[in-house]
Amino acid sequence: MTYTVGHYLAERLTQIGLKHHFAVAGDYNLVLLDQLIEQGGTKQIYDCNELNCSFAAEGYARANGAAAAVITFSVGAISAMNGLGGAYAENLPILVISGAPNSNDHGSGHVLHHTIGTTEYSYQMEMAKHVTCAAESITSAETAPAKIDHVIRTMLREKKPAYLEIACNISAAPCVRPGPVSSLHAHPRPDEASLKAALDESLGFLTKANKVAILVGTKLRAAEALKETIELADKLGCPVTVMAAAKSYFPETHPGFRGVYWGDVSSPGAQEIIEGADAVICLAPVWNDYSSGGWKSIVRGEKVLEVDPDRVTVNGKTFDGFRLKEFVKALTEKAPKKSAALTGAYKPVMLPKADPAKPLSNDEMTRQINELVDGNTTLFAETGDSWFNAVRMHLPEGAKVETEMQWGHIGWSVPSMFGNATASPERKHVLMVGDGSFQLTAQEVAQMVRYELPVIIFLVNNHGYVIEIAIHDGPYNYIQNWDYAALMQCFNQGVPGEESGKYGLGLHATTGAELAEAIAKAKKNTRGPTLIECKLDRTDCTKTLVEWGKAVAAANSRKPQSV
Ligand SMILES: C/C(NCc1cnc(C)nc1N)=C(/S)[C@H](O)COP(=O)(O)OP(=O)(O)O
Repeated sequence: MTYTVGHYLAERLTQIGLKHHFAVAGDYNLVLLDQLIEQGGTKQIYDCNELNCSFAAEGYARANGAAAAVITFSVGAISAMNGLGGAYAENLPILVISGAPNSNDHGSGHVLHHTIGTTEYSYQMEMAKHVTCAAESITSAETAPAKIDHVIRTMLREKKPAYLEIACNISAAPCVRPGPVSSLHAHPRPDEASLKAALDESLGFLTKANKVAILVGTKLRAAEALKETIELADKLGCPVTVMAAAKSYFPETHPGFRGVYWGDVSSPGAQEIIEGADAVICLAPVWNDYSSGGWKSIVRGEKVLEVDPDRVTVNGKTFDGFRLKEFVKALTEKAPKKSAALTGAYKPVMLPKADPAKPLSNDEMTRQINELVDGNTTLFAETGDSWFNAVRMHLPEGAKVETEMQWGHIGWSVPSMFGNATASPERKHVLMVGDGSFQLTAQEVAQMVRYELPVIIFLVNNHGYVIEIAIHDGPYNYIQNWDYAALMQCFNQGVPGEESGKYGLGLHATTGAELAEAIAKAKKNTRGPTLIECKLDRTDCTKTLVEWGKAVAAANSRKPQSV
């Protein structure tokens, strides 16, 4: 068998730990898809469309560390751009690979199908460059290895997405074989002088402080320092809170854990700890309009030691040339005990059990879902009140929560969980998604039926865009109602003559008792997804959503600055 450009790419993807890649066929990528199958290192998983394909890769990367999606030129790739944007916003290294025009067509004056009808095809690469850390176009086998290695090495180092387009007549062209994967993982050595200076300044800052606290931020997982943060918290003995987008990045069973800090909508006690501290170690925070509650709560300034993925800022000075993980490890070695702010015990909010015969409430639904979450569960929370329901849950050791609080593309969670469950079949997957979000990517549930993924989907049917209603209401926030549970019947058709792809289960829950019964059935459905349609009153949402929504609406409606 001739070793080809496609085999080289497939071998590199296998070497960096992928066991699957996602794809939607198109005539520009069919030969490439053959090469990936032929090399056999990663299983080819199909999606209903390229938006879902790119989000499935994003979800796979959340579990696996990296991922790849293969789509066709222009009509496929431009849909996948949304997944690239989301992966960029959420710091996830996915590689989107687009089939591309025949290398002979460039400069030929040919008008090609699937393009915008011009004779120039570089617009796609130009678009991709804005939402990736590296982007390359392969039109010859000779340059393919260097370009493939460049995009993979960069995405792994930056924890950002990358883009590759391969001319359809080059995928099967003969190619040299790759060397060891270690060259793709190399990180620059830390600058010792800068690291020491940052450490000395930070130790001086902490030694003078009395009430010290840690705030775990959005990018800490991408900085690969979750374990190191636990060690720092153990050494300092101080309280630890997490930002909403970092929920589950720090174990909630740890003696220092004190809830979620989200300004005025923080967990009980968390706001007092952070805003009452005289030294806050902020680890990889992202302060945007949502995380700051409409710019009202940003933890920054002279009482803050801010540790970003590649920079430390403290006492009015800033230091770089090392990675967050290296700094946190060095700080832990010399950090003093600072437990003055750790008072009392953490009291998670316990929701009372509702009367099972009463109409289902948001609180009762959240309580029952929280009970379902164990140490082997990955809980996906879609944009909407699902965020606030996930944030108020209390997690057992090992539970993970996945959100997309920076990009916030509604519907992301369905394909992303599909990808995550594909990457981590040993874990249990639970999704909370609103009816509005679900309508954007619902068809990907059919792929969960096809691949027999035993995930549980809580479809929150509250008849509209409730988070938008809280921010700014209007006729545009109301949607067509579906019988969401009935979709499973539609998706269960399977493949004629084949046994697989028929085990989706759709259930309705209008009371606490019906929800409990549905969850019991979902636990027994091991050969396919279970979608439980939870009927809630439109006004039944978390108080935190309403309060936060008002703050965000106020931020959105700021008057233009008068010049
Ligand atoms: C319409 C929109 N955001 C605007 C929006 C529109 N289009 C895309 C792709 N992404 C977005 N975030 C949002 S958050 C809806 O409230 C989601 O509704 P739903 O899923 O039903 O959840 P809630 O009822 O809990 O709000």
